[in-house]
Amino acid sequence: MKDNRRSCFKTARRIVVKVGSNLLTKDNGLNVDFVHAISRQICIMIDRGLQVVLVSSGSMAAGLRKLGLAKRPEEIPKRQAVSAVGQASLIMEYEKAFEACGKKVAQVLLTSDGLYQRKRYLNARNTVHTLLSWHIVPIINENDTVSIEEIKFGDNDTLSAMIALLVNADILINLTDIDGLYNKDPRTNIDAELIPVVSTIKKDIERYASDIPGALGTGGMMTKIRAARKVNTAGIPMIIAQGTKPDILIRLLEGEPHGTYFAPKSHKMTNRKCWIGFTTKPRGVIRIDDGAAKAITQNGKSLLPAGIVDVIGEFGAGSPVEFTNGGGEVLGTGLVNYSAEDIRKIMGLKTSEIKRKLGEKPYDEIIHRDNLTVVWECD
Ligand SMILES: Nc1ncnc2c1ncn2[C@@H]1O[C@H](COP(=O)(O)OP(=O)(O)O)[C@@H](O)[C@H]1O
Ligand SMILES: N[C@@H](CCC(=O)OP(=O)(O)O)C(=O)O
Repeated sequence: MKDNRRSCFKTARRIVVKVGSNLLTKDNGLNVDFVHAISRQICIMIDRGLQVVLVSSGSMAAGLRKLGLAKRPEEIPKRQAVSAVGQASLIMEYEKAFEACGKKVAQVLLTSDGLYQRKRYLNARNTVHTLLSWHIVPIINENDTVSIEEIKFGDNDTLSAMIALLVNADILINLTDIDGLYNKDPRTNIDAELIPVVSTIKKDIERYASDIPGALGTGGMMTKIRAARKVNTAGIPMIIAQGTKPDILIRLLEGEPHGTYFAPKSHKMTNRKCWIGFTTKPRGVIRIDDGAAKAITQNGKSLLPAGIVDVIGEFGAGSPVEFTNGGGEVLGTGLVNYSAEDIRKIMGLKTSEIKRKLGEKPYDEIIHRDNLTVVWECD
């Protein structure tokens, strides 16, 4: 088991901390004590020379309290209105808490379409880097007030993974109301055991997790594992730990083995490859045969027409597209050189036959290896 978290923390410079709704909620309102406790710990981290980006849920919890509502409204506009009210209270509380240790904060609200396009992605990255260089703590949440289905991250575990990739973090710490990943859902299995280290996220690990969240969370353990898989593939470690443990961030920083540590792949991916693999919104699916799957996932090859067996959806050249194996498992994402219509005409053919079929051959590859990110290796 590769538990090298001690050395990770020793060399870390930039850390993303995510705190979930269950931690930020008390008596159906905002847990002000927790906001202050976590802010104080982040201040200590900054004073020790680290850059910290905070991804904080809790706008809904704070909004409910402010409006005197007992539970989340059913209707989407009302929920969005509650979040709008709550986000203001949440950030005000953080501002007070960080002010107490002499730090400034900035509110960054994102929707996923703000990161899909490369230009907007780079713009978001520059803003966060500027805040960090000014020693200001960026506090990031999904912009729930304007988020409709198509532009939603959906949960802040996913958002925190994208932020860790965006800022090229050294570690992602996901603080929640449980002390890590168990081998079964601990709510329904009293014999569930904590897993201290996950070296590689395989199918069995996903099976441990339930996608049913706690009372106020979104996505449960499942979205946390998917977030870990994204960042680990890109070379970033992730820890899931219980946020209510006193001074948990500082103890982690000092190398104490709390929670579950998800070990990263040994190589760091380039920022562009991370963006292709984990942030773009795929416009379609290309199904490939076993030979192509192996060539791409194990030998770092490009995707050629010969290995393609099916194309699903309509997309233009340059679009992000997922590629799957015969069983439909997503192996990765890449930017295609040809439209769906053209790929259908040339799939299964040799590269030398492209010109005869299409009348031109601008590229040999359907997806060049430089424009392709493998997220799941074939066995
Ligand atoms: N295998 C598992 N190990 C640990 N927790 C699990 C597992 N499966 C489901 N859970 C549940 O996931 C919950 C955390 O997810 P969630 O409610 O979304 O938290 P947050 O609001 O912090 O994002 C825990 O309270 C726990 O009950
Ligand atoms: N953006 C929402 C949080 C959504 C979410 O993912 O919550 P959680 O699973 O608790 O991290 C809010 O601020 O209430």
